[in-house]
Amino acid sequence: MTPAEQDPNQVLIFDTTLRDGEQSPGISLNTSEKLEIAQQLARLGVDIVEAGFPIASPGDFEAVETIARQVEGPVIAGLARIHVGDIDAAWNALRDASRPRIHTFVSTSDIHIEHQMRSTREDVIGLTRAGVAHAKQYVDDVEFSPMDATRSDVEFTAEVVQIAIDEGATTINIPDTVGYTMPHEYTAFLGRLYELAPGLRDVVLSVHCHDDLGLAVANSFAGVLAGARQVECAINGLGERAGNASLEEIVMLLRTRQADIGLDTNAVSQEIARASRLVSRMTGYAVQPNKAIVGRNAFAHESGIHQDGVLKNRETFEIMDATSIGLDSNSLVLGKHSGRHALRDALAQLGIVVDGATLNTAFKRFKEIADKKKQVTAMDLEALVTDELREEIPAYALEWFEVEASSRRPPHARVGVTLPDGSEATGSFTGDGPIDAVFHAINAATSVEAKLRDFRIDAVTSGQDALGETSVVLEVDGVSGAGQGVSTDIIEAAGRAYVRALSNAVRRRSVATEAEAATAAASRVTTP
Ligand SMILES: CC(=O)SCCNC(=O)CCNC(=O)[C@H](O)C(C)(C)COP(=O)(O)OP(=O)(O)OC[C@H]1O[C@@H](n2cnc3c(N)ncnc32)[C@H](O)[C@@H]1OP(=O)(O)O
Ligand SMILES: CC(C)C(=O)C(=O)O
Repeated sequence: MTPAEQDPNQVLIFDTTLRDGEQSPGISLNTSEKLEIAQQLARLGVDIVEAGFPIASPGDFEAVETIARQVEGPVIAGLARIHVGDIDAAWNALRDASRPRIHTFVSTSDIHIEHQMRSTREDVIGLTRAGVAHAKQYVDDVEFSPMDATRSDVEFTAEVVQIAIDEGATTINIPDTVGYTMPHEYTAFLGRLYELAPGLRDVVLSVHCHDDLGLAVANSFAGVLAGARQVECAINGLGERAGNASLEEIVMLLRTRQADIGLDTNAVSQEIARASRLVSRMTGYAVQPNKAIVGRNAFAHESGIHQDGVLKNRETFEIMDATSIGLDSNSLVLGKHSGRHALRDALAQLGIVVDGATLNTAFKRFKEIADKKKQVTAMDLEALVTDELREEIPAYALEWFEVEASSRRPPHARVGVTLPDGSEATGSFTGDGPIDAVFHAINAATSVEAKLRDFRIDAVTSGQDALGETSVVLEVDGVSGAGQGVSTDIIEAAGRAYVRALSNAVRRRSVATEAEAATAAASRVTTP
């Protein structure tokens, strides 16, 4: 996006769920999961998707490359330190995108320059000049971020920013990397930058705020009022440490108060709830019930006076309509007598196109669920699709399980698991609880010593026959993997999530081992 293309009353939404969001401890998404999230971000109408940090790992590179090739609509950005190698990797991953952007960064605070980079301000100036010019050889759309800007000397930051602009940066992002600033201070900092770096008026000013003091959205909003026309944010506020500004809060703040602020975004707000559920499912990060916009309680009214008011006129206690974020999709969609056409049609309404073998897989699973559950809603279908329709075939599959649970003796589980070579192995274990017994029995069957890091269980919808949705994060030899499972039986849902997480961790471990072997082989070749 060049500054000239931008409507001055539109604030661009730069989503960093797949990059900064994935830096949240324990989150590790594989390529097909990232692609699914990126496709939902495109439906949500975000302007820029930061798809990853290509130099960071072969998996990150592959994900950025896949998203660049397959996701149409938003600009696709890749992050790079201000090093030639990082910028080359970013470009190689992005080159097939219709609208690629290289986002490069270097620290400007003295604490980072001295203690992290062990460098000097002069070096940072030289790196910025060379790095932005290098990125600009590849692509017009270059974003530059002076990392830890809000703890940097404003004069020095302005000097670096002006150099980046002179070398061709079209977006300048001023990050509050450690979530330290306050709204009035950020406003003053940005105002001073406008004075000291006149080129800032010719590019898009962006803000990227972290939530360490709970001010990420307030600071981003202060940035917008000070002139920023791009906000970097993440679904459900995910991100390094306490997270980033939450996308849904920024979008709904500008939409709800549009008449007063005079600014808006291109976001299709009706896709927010679905994006939030998808990201929560795939990352295993639950959304707190009282979270603004997407928390379970955000549109719930508990007390009599409020309920009375809402019944008389919704606007007495609601400033937004639940349908404006897409919370009207829980209507009855299908039942046990529905056929393939109806299923395909219902999935298409959710933006999921399936045919052939994939439709058959989905249909088989749908019938299993519909046999146990009278009404299969759009939200159930969404959960089923996340559980079942991944492009990558899991290395392991849970074929069957038996659990003996009693209040008199510890629960015992037996499981049958299909291994990567297609054979079936069985395992058994007596655990602390039925789910613990199943997890350990799966370890025994697969001979993989996985360590459980996180386990979550939720009901997809309300009612006695609600689908149980589980999410597992585990670690195999220090490599983490996440998985989800869905069933009306929570033990089955837990077992399905566990084997998927195990498959992901084992797959990522083998990619990491191959990369290490390739690096070792390359260093043997170059060492005399
Ligand atoms: C604020 C942010 O969110 S920044 C993005 C953070 N994201 C990540 O770090 C993604 C995951 N990171 C990784 O996989 C790894 O850190 C890698 C692959 C990027 C780098 O790995 P390594 O080469 O082993 O370096 P390591 O991570 O130990 O240290 C970081 C190095 O980058 C340097 N560095 C940090 N920021 C920058 C920058 N913007 N420009 C240039 N160099 C930088 C540090 O000084 C350090 O260099 P040194 O090795 O000469 O001391
Ligand atoms: C790379 C930059 C923008 C970042 O993530 C930060 O400073 O927090």
